[in-house]
Amino acid sequence: MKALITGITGFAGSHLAEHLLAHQMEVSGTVRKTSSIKHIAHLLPAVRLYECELTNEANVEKMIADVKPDMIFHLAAQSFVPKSWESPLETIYNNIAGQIHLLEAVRKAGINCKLLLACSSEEYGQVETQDIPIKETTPLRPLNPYAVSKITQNYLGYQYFRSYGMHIVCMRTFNHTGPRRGEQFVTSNFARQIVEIERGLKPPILYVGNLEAKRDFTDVRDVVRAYRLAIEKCEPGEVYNIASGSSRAIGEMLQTLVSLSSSTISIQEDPARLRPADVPELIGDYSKFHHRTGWRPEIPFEQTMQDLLSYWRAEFS
Ligand SMILES: C[C@H]1O[C@H](OP(=O)(O)OP(=O)(O)OC[C@H]2O[C@@H](n3cnc4c(=O)[nH]c(N)nc43)[C@H](O)[C@@H]2O)[C@@H](O)[C@@H](O)C1=O
Repeated sequence: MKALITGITGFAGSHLAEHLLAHQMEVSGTVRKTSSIKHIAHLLPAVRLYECELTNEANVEKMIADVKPDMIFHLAAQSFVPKSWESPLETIYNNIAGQIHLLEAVRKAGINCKLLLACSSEEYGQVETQDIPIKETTPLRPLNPYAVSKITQNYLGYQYFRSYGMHIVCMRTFNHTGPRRGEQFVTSNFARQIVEIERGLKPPILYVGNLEAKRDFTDVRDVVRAYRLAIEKCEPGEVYNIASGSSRAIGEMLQTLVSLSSSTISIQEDPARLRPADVPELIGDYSKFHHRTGWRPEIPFEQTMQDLLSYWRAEFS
């Protein structure tokens, strides 16, 4: 089976490539001119890379015609919420144009290809207490442009399924983390700061934003296993939550990380890290996906935090 991963050089993309190779799939992926291939260098030449800008229609059509994938995992996106406030149009444009080009290229090529769309728990946005744990039927009340872009990707997937009968499944993935997580995201940002403090590279002050928000974290390695099962077993046209089913405050997550270090660290709020609006609490109900595939998360949160710190310690060794 030929799998194509958009965003293969990124965090989830690189873990997914490893997972699919371990399941005897042929793996290809799209890279941008500006992408670093650091996270997948160890997988070359087993994975095939295609230079392709998803916002360039001709690029995408040519890539799909060349690869003729049996399945596509569409992960590439502008995924950092704060950037979506700074550049709302760029976020919406990148995320929507890229996906439309992909859907159109597959449709026009007339190939039998399953698609998985990586959407997001951010689509739920302002969740009311009675909505927790969040089911796929919970109303969508987006709080940032990124969330709007993901709702649009989600509904485009539904529309192409209905209009053309394409096999498209949509995952509303809650926060996920682990080794290689981009340093702008909270878990990696804090882990990196801790390691910099351990190495004496910065004073022992760790800068934070809103520590009150609660997030439902899953290990990236559990998430990519879910993605493979989803494309194999899920019903097209449907949307599925991928979550752990519990949440913790960002402050608790920080305490876990700090407890795994022997350094003495003081915490300081950096007002620049606060957002115009922050989703207060996300807890996902993943029972729909569990009933379909048998999946449940396996890696304990403390292990994920330990592995994330080990990743940053290795980066600074
Ligand atoms: C599911 C969803 O998951 C991710 O979106 P996110 O939840 O915005 O992720 P994050 O790691 O940037 O923030 C998590 C929380 O942590 C708070 N927070 C406190 N202090 C800092 C801080 O210093 N940095 C950051 N980044 N956040 C901080 C921040 O205010 C927020 O409440 C993306 O993968 C997105 O693509 C996606 O789809």
